[in-house]
Amino acid sequence: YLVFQKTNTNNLPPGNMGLPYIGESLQFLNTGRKGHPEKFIFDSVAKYSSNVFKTSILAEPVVVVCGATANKFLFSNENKLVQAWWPNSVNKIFNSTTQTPSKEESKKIRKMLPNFLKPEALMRYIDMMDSIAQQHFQSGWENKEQVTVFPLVKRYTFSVACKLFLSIQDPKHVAKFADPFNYVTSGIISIPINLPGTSFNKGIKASNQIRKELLAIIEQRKIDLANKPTHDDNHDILSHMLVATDDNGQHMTDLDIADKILGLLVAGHDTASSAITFIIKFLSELPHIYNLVLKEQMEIAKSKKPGELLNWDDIQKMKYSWNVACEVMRLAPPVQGAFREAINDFVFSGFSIPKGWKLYWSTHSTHRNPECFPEPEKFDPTRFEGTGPVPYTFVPFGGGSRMCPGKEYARLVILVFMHNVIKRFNWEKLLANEKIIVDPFPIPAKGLPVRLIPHKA
Ligand code: HEM
Repeated sequence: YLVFQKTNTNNLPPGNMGLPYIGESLQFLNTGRKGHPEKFIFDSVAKYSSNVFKTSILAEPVVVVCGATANKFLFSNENKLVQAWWPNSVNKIFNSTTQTPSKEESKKIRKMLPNFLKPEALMRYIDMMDSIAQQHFQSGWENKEQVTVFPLVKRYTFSVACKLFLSIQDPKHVAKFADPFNYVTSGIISIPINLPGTSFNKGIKASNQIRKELLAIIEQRKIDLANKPTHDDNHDILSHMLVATDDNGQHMTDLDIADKILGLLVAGHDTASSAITFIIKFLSELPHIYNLVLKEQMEIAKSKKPGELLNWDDIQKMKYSWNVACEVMRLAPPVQGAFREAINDFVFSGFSIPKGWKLYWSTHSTHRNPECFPEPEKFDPTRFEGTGPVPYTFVPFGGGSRMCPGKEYARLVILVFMHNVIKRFNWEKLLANEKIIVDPFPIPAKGLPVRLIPHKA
């Protein structure tokens, strides 16, 4: 027994715990802010000649695990060996009642979301997404020579989320509500030091402002529900949350609902905006791919009657476009990776992982690995044809029981946008080598300004 204990503690993965408290957080965050979030991980893998290494980030001991085997191990041991864990910065920004463990939080939201986010439910919203996209293009793109893509795309994804989650569609209300979200995003993965001026501090302030606005919306909705129980808005996520009960028959509190919707609005619009912005970027760099997407989308556009909105069948025809979107998310994954917590001592890949330590899996560790994707730097949407990539190698949405519940929603928002942009325009980047910043989602530093070239009538 003693021998086992000794081996156990001696057998931690190789790695460097860095400075007290700060650990290697700065290396971890700064490579992202410099546009190469994978660098810290790839450098460490090379330095220790190991796909598993220990470090300390965001004030926690963390074991970073790389590769398809590691992904499979984490994704299939959910609630057996590992469980949900988010850094303190995430918990403080998203939970006003910080005492609830994230596992319980995640279960609650997991139970509620499928009703909304399953394909059968989302089918009903495709025409609504298309009509929001059309208004968006009329007001933000048409008759403009140049646009800055990222802020515009954010306006589109945020408008869709506001309509679907909260039935808010007045553009003025949407715009006012959108501003503080920019601060929440960079506060999410930050060093949790709450001093004036830090990203974390700005994130907390912004999240409080949004929560206040959400509480006002909830209050109003309760009044509306009492007055008009059969109103149209009763189909949105807010109404579902107001009537949902847990196993003990308890309703969610208003604050709980505000927290959940805040989380969904961030998870649901910043990630998709990053993906769409990179789709626009790659398509401007790859004219042959642009032409193939154009062909697919124009066939769909031509099959529609004037004024007819997109429907589920049209989305199913967008196969090549989705392969392009997947290839973009392979090379520029919106989410860099996610954390877990070891709920028991266990051994992975010959190394001991102590109970309570955190683990981190990274999308890049497989997405850019030549063993998983030959010639990984090459943009090639045909990788997704046929049976597609080997399981656990293409993981922009994670995997297993914690796979992103918004995956199908994201697919629809992205495809509806691709249809609307490509049937109107071609475009050229205005900056040749625009820097990329990852904080925590990747975006071009200047928002991707492009010159628009409308198709000839
Ligand atoms: C391109 C868009 C998106 C990408 C790449 C993405 C990716 C991810 C990833 C990698 C995770 C973490 C999985 C893990 O912990 O292992 C996640 C979790 C999550 N996503 Fe998404 N996501 C996207 C869009 C959305 C949308 C549109 C929604 C909501 C409508 C959403 C809601 C969530 C939620 C609630 C979780 C937490 C699930 C849990 O803790 O069990 N995501 N997403």
